[in-house]
Amino acid sequence: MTDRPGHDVADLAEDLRAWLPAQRWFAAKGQELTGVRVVRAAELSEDLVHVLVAAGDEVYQLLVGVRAELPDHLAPVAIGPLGGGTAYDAALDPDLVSGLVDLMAKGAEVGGLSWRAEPGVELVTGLRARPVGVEQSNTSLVYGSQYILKLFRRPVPGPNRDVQLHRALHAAGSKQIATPVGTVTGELDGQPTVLGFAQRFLGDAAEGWATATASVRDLLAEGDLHAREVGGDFAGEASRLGAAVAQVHADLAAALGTEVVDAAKLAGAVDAMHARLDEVLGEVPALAEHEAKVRAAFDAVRGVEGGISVQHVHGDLHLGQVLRTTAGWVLIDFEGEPAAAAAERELTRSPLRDVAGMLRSFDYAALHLVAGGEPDHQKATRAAEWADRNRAAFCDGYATVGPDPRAHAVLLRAFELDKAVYEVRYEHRNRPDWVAIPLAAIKRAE
Ligand SMILES: Nc1ncnc2c1ncn2[C@@H]1O[C@H](COP(=O)(O)OP(=O)(O)O)[C@@H](O)[C@H]1O
Ligand SMILES: O=P(O)(O)O[C@H]1O[C@H](CO)[C@@H](O[C@H]2O[C@H](CO)[C@@H](O)[C@H](O)[C@H]2O)[C@H](O)[C@H]1O
Repeated sequence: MTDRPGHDVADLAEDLRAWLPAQRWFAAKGQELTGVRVVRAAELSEDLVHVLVAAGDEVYQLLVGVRAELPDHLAPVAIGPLGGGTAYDAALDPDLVSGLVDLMAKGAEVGGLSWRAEPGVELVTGLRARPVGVEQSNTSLVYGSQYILKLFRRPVPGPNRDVQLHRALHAAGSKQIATPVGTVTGELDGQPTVLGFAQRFLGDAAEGWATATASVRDLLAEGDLHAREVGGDFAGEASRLGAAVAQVHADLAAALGTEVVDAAKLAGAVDAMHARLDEVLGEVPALAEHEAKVRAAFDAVRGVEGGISVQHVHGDLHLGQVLRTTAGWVLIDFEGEPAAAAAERELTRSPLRDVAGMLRSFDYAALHLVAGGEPDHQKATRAAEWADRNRAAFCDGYATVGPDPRAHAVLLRAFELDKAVYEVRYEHRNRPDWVAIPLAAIKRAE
C-alpha cells in the first residue's frame, strides 16, 4: 500500500457500505451488505488512488479521488470524508484520469499495476478523457476521439474473456470488432487480473439499441402503416447484423475451435437452465405460473439428436452490444452475462445462445415503447409485427454466412426462454418497471 498520510482509504469502508449498493454496476442488488473491506489501495498520482474493495462475495474496482472541496458536478459521486477532504469516484473526473492512456503508452508499472499497449500499437498521448455517459456493468472513458478504456468494476482473477476473444478475433482479421489497443493488469487472489481494456473508439458508431428503437418509434408514429412500409424499416439492418454475428461465430470457431457436446455435457447444460430457473423463481414469484411450460422446453433439449456444436461465443448478445458504423456492424463487450459466475462465463456454448439473445432483444426493442402506458391494441399489434419481421430478417442474414438458426427450433426456443428467465431477474434487480417485458415473452411462448 503506497497511500500518503491523509489518504488512508481503509477509513472509507463504512461510507462504501452505503455507497456501493447505489451504483449501477453493483452486483448483489437486494442483498444486505454486511462487510466491506479495502483489500488493496495504491496511489496512481497525487490525489488519485486505485482501490479494490471486497463487498459480500465480490471484489470491486474503484478509482478514488480526493479533493479539499468537491465542485458541484462531482457532488453526485461523493463517497465520504477522507483526510480533511472528500473522497469521490474519480472515474468520472477527467482531471484525474486523463493520464491513464499515457501510462499504457509508456508501458508503465505504477500503483503495482502494469500498463501496456497491445503489441505493435503506438498510442497517441496527451488526450483528454471523458466518461462515456451511460452507466453500465462497467465504467468506460473516451480519450479524445481515439480510444475507449473500460474499467472492469468487478475484475475476475485469471484470463479475461473480453480481452482474449478480442485478441483472437483481431488476429483473425475480423472487421466486426473494435481493435484492442491496451490493457491494465494487476493481481487479485494471487492471479494476474485484467483491470482495464482499451480499444479504438468508433466515433462514427450508433448503438444498435438506439437505431432499432428509432425504427419502432417511426412505425408507431405512422397512423396505420406496416413495418415494411415506413421509412425507418430496420429489416435490412437486422439482416446485415445477422450476417455479422454469423461471421464472428465463424471466426471464433476457426480461431479457437469447436466441440460436439456429449450426452453428459448436454444434461449438465439442461440442469443449469433448470437451476437458474429455480433461483429466479425464488426471487420473482410472478414467474411461477409459467414454470411448467419453461421446464418442458428445457427438457426437450435432452432429446435433441445429432449432437450440439459448441464454441466460444459472445455470451451476452443484445442490441446494446452492437454498434452500426459506416463500415458495418461491430460487436462489443465479450465478457458474457454480468450476473454469471466467472467459471460459467468461460464455458464454450452453442452459437444459438447469441442468436437467442439477439432475438430477445428485437422483442425488447418493440415492446418497451408500448409497455407501461395505456393498453393500445393497434400499437401493440404493430410493435409485435416489427419484432417478428426483424427477428426473421436477422435469421435470414445469419443464414447467408452460417446455418439457419430456425433449423434448430427446440434449442432456439429453450435458449430464448432461458434468456428471458435471466432477464426477469436482471430487470427485477435493476429496472423493475421493465420486468413485464420478459415476463410477457415467456407468457406468449407457445
Ligand atoms: N469501441 C467503441 N467505440 C465506440 N463506442 C463504444 C465502443 N465500445 C463501447 N462503446 C460504447 O460504450 C458503451 C459501454 O461499453 P460496453 O463494453 O458494453 O461496457 P459494459 O461492459 O459496461 O456494458 C457501449 O454501449 C457503447 O455505447
Ligand atoms: O450490457 P450489459 O452487459 O450490461 O447487459 C446487461 O444489461 C442489459 C441492459 O442494458 C440487459 O439487456 C436487456 O435489456 C436490453 C435493453 O436495454 C435489451 O436489448 C436486451 O435484449 C435485454 O436482455 C442484459 O440482459 C444484461 O446482461
